[in-house]
Amino acid sequence: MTHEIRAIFDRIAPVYDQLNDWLSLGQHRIWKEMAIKWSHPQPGDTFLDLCCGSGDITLGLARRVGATGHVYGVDFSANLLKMAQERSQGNYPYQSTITWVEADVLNLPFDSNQFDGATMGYGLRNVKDIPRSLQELYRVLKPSAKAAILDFHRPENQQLRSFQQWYLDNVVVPIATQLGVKEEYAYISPSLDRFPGGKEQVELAYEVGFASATHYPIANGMMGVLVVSK
Ligand SMILES: C/C(=C\Cc1cc(O)c2ccccc2c1O)CCC[C@H](C)CCC[C@H](C)CCCC(C)C
Ligand SMILES: C[S@@+](CC[C@H](N)C(=O)[O-])C[C@H]1O[C@@H](n2cnc3c(N)ncnc32)[C@H](O)[C@@H]1O
Repeated sequence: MTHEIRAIFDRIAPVYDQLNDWLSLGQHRIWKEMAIKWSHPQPGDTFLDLCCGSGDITLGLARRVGATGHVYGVDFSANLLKMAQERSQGNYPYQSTITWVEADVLNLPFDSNQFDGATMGYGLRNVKDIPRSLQELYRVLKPSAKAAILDFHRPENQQLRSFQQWYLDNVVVPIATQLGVKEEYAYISPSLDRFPGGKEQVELAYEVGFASATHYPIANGMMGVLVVSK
């Protein structure tokens, strides 16, 4: 499964940012800013952005920790990471404050208790072992540090659930098809079916040892941000 997921994101890398803007009507930037805000980055902090992709959240964190802070963007898609690196090059202060790391978030190349905070945007739903991913996140956070985990999920409201599926079937996949990535975007629907809802995400967070865990539904309940603290 790991290779399949990595291959999906390596293939969609050239159109990823554009499709996110088109398909969310630009809203994904707001949803990501919410996750950044709720992770409470402070000037001088050392932060971690897991499953960083093309770096939207990583760059937002770098703006907040400033030139005295540092952000590590971690992803196993070489193609998306290359896009992230290209976006940050030449843009002060990103060069000095961001390190891009090609790695599997299920086996982070960092010592324990390293980070003042972390984010994970649309990544948890794509890993093959959710509890393992939460365990690794817990391990590398400093005591009392927070993390904000943003992702889609199936809304509890049946009408919204139907709208979400209609939108995926009649907007997302047809537009992705025009750009030659139909199968890659068709993957979203089954990934949602197997992804836990907010209540279960909170339970999983407590099971790996987080001291607090709260799930905040956003985008009319079609997305959510799980905020945890160690
Ligand atoms: C940034 C967004 C999605 C990231 C994303 C996550 C994945 O797991 C993928 C898997 C495979 C291919 C691509 C992705 C991927 O891009 C959110 C914006 C893009 C969404 C595809 C748009 C879907 C939005 C909601 C279902 C409905 C919003 C309706 C509203 C009227 C905008
Ligand atoms: C939908 S993208 C999200 C990218 C970015 N966070 C954003 O908000 O746009 C999911 C990302 O998770 C990465 N990913 C999935 N599983 C991973 C894993 N086990 N280790 C590292 N990266 C992973 C993919 O390569 C992809 O870049």
